Amino acid sequence: MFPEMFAHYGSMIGGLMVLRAMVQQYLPAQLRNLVDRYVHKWMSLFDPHIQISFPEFTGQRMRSGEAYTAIENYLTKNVTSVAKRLKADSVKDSRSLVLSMDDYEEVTDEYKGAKVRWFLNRVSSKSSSVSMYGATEPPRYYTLTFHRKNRELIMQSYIRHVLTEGKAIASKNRQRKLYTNDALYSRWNHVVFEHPATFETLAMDLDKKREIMNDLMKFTQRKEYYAKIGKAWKRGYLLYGPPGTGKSTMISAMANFLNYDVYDLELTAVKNNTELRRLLIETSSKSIMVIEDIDCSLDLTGQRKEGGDDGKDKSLVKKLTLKEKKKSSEVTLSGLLNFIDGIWSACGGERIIVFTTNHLDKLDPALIRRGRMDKHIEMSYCSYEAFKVLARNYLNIDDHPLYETIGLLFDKTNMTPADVAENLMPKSDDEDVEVCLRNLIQALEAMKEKAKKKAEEEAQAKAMRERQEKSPKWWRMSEKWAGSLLKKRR
Ligand SMILES: Nc1ncnc2c1ncn2[C@@H]1O[C@H](COP(=O)(O)OP(=O)(O)OP(=O)(O)O)[C@@H](O)[C@H]1O
Ligand SMILES: [Mg+2]
Repeated sequence: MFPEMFAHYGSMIGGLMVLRAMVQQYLPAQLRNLVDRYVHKWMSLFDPHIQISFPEFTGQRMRSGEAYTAIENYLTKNVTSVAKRLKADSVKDSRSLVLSMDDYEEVTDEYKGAKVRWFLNRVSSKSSSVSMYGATEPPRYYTLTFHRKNRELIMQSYIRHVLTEGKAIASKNRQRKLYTNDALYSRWNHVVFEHPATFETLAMDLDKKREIMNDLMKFTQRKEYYAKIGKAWKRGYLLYGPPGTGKSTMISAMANFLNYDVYDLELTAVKNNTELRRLLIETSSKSIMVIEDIDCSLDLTGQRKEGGDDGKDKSLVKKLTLKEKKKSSEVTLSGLLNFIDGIWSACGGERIIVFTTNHLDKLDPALIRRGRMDKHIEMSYCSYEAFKVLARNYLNIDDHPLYETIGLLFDKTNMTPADVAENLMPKSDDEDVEVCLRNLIQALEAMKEKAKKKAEEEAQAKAMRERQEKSPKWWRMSEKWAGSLLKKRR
């Protein structure tokens, strides 16, 4: 019974809606409102259907409607195949066309036996509210129409299903972005994030890598847990280690693994805490906030101010000259800690914060305590295991007769993965796998030799110091005097 009724009413109401849209285009405003009112009255008199609108833009700042975008994705995937008029919206990854429903097009969907209709409409171009949007074209809105007997099913279950599926499609398809903050206007600029690093290509201890991947995965699945304990859904990672050990590469691998955007925050370009706060609020969820070389970004090593706010005032006592103070950014440790503690991240949902440093010992312990930086990850020199990953990346090999020699050398040297990678990279077309591996062996042996020499020199210097400490005072004095006399003569 219902489908026929639906079809009957559908054609009638659909006809009225199209008539209304057409009439709105040509009639003067007063007449348009009148016609609109009567058409609406007629429709509600005969129509057993309920209608819900989902506008393209919402709120005072006319932000893109979250529900609208999710519906668009859902319809594009699920019912666009039955639509007769499509529009090619954009080009994804510069490769494929993304097709979606065209304006004033209608499609039907079915959910647990209930039929619904989706109609894509535009706000009347002559309506005064259009100018508010600042767009050249009037904004669109979807209307969902369904029979009132399915009210509960649609409102409580179908809409949720559409939004969830639409959001999942969006997160799978979206192009990820790398944001950087602009010093002049203090806002985010972005480019498409296309860093190829993955955990597979990351050279590091296998167990450690697996542990980090599990940690990240667990974090993304713990929405309810964070809500239950009343904490912002965020996790802080501190990556530390010498230059060239893969800290920045690890961040890209994390972003690719989680499908997150990256916000690379340059703290020295932020003038004050107000700007910092604004930047942080403007970041979206499902993102990694990166603050590289934290020890160089701010003087984070200073002591806290005494007293005031029972020690909660974490302003930094910077040990800078007046001139330096003026020049430096006013962003304080207090501003940063507030953010890390969740005040600002609470408004953005699921986020990861990564700090990197070459000098763990230079950081204020308050900044890196667990809870702020939940996981400390040491990125260190290349091991034999890590070398094998790099050899696979750069030379496409899993084994070689020279591996044994290389393995022994890695036990006795501290070479960074960046240097290993540099040695493995063929410098010309005629450099084959063997040449590259021999280059690496040569570099490792030179490094081993250098380290041996340095150790010998240090041992000599130590022995001399000990000998001096053991000798009587008059002897040390005369040795010092002879040394200075020799210097003068030279
Ligand atoms: N663990 C690693 N796995 C794979 N490649 C690596 C690794 N470490 C370094 N590399 C290579 O070396 C280059 C430099 O590494 P990266 O920039 O990640 O080092 P970093 O630890 O961030 O150094 P810095 O402290 O100077 O910022 C990378 O582009 C990458 O090619
Ligand atoms: Mg780096």
